[in-house]
Amino acid sequence: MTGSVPEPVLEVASLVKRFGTFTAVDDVSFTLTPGASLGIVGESGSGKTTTARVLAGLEEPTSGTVILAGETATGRSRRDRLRRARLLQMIFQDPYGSFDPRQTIAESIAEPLRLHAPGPRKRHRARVAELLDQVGLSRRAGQSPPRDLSGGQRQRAAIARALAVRPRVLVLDEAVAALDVSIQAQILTLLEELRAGTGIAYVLVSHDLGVVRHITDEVLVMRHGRVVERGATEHVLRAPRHPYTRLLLDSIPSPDWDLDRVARDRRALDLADGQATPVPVPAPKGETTC
Ligand SMILES: Nc1ncnc2c1ncn2[C@@H]1O[C@H](COP(=O)(O)OP(=O)(O)OP(=O)(O)O)[C@@H](O)[C@H]1O
Repeated sequence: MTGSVPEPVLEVASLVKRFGTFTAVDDVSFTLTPGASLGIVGESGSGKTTTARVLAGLEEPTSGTVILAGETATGRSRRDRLRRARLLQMIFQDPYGSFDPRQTIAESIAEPLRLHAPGPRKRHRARVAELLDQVGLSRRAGQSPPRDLSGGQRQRAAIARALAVRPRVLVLDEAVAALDVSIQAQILTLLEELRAGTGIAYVLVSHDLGVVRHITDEVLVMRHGRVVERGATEHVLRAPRHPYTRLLLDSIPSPDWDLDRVARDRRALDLADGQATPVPVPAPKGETTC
């Protein structure tokens, strides 16, 4: 390895996840270097979330490897899970359920510190104050229960809690999908600042190509569990090579939106991989089909 090429922080090779006989993730591979940002896009059911959940250890892979900071990261022991959580954190679309309603936001943010970095309360309090500041939350917000925060504030709090133990990778699963567009922009800007300031790497799962364009350098396009296209985000979104990527782009509402064409292209794609039955050609008038 040459000195100029950074060691990958995350290496995923030939990842497969099956649920019974159904293959949700089919031979997915990628690497992530420190400070990189990788988008995973695709329609609902394409396997994005399952991939993310395997990375975070919430699902066990059927086969394949996940190497995090040089070590295999699919073990189930307590030690393995703690190590993984220290290195990789995940943020979900609506973090509300992951906060204990009886705790203040500051107490929730301090929780991973107690688990991963035992030390005096004073040091934890100082770190929590630093984190609140880093994500743009006031001390007052820190003293509130989660129900008193807006969606955007809660997502900031979830980011603060995820950053508490200084992980190397943040997996964001539709993390801004539930927010208003203006709040989305604020959170995306915050994520960009944090990445620049800390060198953390992102895996960003999203069905929103605008979000992916804004915040990722590279992108994987998934369909039926497989990666159908990959490359520099700007390039893939400007000059897509795979018909499915083109379809995703054509599906974004725009003033010259051609819904008929989108429907035709989807049908052609589905027919090409056996997901649809041919539309019967209507019989000319006067003829019967039986
Ligand atoms: N625990 C499970 N048991 C059975 N099937 C599952 C399970 N989790 C996911 N799947 C299936 O795997 C496929 C991929 O799901 P996944 O959630 O990864 O897709 P996605 O691209 O993230 O879609 P969405 O954006 O809707 O979450 C879907 O067909 C889903 O029904």
